[in-house]
Amino acid sequence: MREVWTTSRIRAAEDVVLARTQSGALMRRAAFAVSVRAARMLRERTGRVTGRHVVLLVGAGNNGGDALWAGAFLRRRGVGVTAVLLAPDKAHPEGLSALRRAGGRVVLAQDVGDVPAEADLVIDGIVGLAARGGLRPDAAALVERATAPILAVDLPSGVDPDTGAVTGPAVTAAATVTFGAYKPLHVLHPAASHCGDVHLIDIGLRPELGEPDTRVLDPDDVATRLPLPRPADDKYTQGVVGIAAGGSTYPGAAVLTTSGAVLTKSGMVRYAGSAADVVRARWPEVIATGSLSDAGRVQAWVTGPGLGTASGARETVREVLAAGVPVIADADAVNLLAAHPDLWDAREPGTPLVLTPHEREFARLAGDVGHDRVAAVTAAAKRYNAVVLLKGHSTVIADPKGHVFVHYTGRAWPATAGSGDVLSGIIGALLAAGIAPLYAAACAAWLHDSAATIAASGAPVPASLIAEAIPAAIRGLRVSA
Ligand SMILES: NC(=O)C1=CN([C@@H]2O[C@H](COP(=O)(O)OP(=O)(O)OC[C@H]3O[C@@H](n4cnc5c(N)ncnc54)[C@H](OP(=O)(O)O)[C@@H]3O)[C@@H](O)[C@H]2O)[C@@H](O)CC1
Ligand SMILES: Nc1ncnc2c1ncn2[C@@H]1O[C@H](COP(=O)(O)OP(=O)(O)O)[C@@H](O)[C@H]1O
Ligand SMILES: [K+]
Repeated sequence: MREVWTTSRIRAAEDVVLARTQSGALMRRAAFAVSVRAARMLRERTGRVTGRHVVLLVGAGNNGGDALWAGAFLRRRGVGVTAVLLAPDKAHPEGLSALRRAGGRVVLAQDVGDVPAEADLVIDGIVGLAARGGLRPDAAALVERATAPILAVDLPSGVDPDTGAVTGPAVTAAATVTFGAYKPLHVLHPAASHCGDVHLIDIGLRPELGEPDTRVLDPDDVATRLPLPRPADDKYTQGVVGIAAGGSTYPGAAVLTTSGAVLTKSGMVRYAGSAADVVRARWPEVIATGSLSDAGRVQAWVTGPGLGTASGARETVREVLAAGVPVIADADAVNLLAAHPDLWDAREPGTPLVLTPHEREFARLAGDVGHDRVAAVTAAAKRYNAVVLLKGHSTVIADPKGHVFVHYTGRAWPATAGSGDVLSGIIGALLAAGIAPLYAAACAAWLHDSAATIAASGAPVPASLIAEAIPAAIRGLRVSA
């Protein structure tokens, strides 16, 4: 499991560690790691290290200090180093003298000429944890002139460390070396796509950090939670999934949602609704009925995709919420809950609920997401006493206690019509298997994305093929676990 802390928590831990370490030791450790990564990038990209030229972009604080020290270490390996100072009066004094002692060149940003364009590698030490807003114009102009790959120190300058928002010019790095802990920007869209490969360097903060603010599941975490049939199981004991989705207008949504559930786990899937014939034709193993009252017992309900918002749909959502089993409410079920607050009263107290809006559905339910997706989703989860999964290039999942998972892979294959329906079915299957709602939603996001990647294999595919790749995604997880 990858763990993520906000900048205030990281600073607090840094203060504790700084108080018991020799002055400057932490920075030199961080900077040495940057120099090692820089040398590796030079070798990989140009064939050698000695004789190559690195340009440091140096801002007003310790992030610039890291870059200056890294430059000093690179000088010792025979690399030509030029530091470009954006704030000469505030450049880290020890870092600056270390670089000068090692024979590095120092120029002011206004005198920089062609220096950035001549580099084999650029190290971005403009701003780190203290970053606010996009790059300022002088820094942005400098970054624009750099044609070589950029190695970001701690984070690509210009992005917001805690929200991952990019509201102005920002560095796009080939790689990032970060210290002590992952920060939210490393896993949140759009900042995450500015980072390149992220390398975490241990500087001894972990014992002081406490519980993480956000978590990211690894394949192993998903693999150990996925339900597989055990010797004593039969079709009922694994948790029966109920699908109350789609209808005569959108029968495809019924099929796609059912596909997600059928292909995620063994056991039984029931369908209730006016697309019963279409569902039965595609999945003969599904027990399909025309109405909820005929559906029989289930251990979790999936509702919403393709349901519409007419009065019949409202009744379906009401009945499902009252059924006393975990519910995943997607798409039109979210819209109905937003438009008819009385529907919340139908919910059997204490039964788990997972809401899976995309941004527009989220806005209808809880207001604009804004720049801080984690804060918005966490607040909605508390307000509705539900697990909320906000879809998108980074999927954010929160529970009412403030536990947060983020799923980010940098791939966008799931962005196709109907793929959210498949996701709902996967979540329903995991809920019915008894997996805790937060984990059911987070594991489902992972599995869905993995299935999309396998199905796509480099070319766009529709949602039905994403569903068909679910078994391959599960097999892949089990092999890697
Ligand atoms: N503490 C430790 O032990 C360790 C710390 N470490 C390192 O320290 C880093 C944090 O350093 P930090 O706190 O000195 O601030 P930092 O991020 O360098 O900002 C400097 C100044 O930039 C400015 N600025 C703000 N926004 C801007 C923008 N958009 N565009 C341009 N400029 C902008 C603003 O100054 P202003 O101009 O507003 O006065 C701000 O004060 C951390 O990320 C890690 O790399 C490591 O060595 C490990 C050990
Ligand atoms: N740019 C993107 N990158 C990665 N995943 C995306 C992107 N856009 C959407 N997705 C994912 O695709 C799915 C789309 O769901 P949704 O918007 O409900 O579509 P639909 O209603 O057509 O099924 C979600 O799982 C979402 O997280
Ligand atoms: K930086």
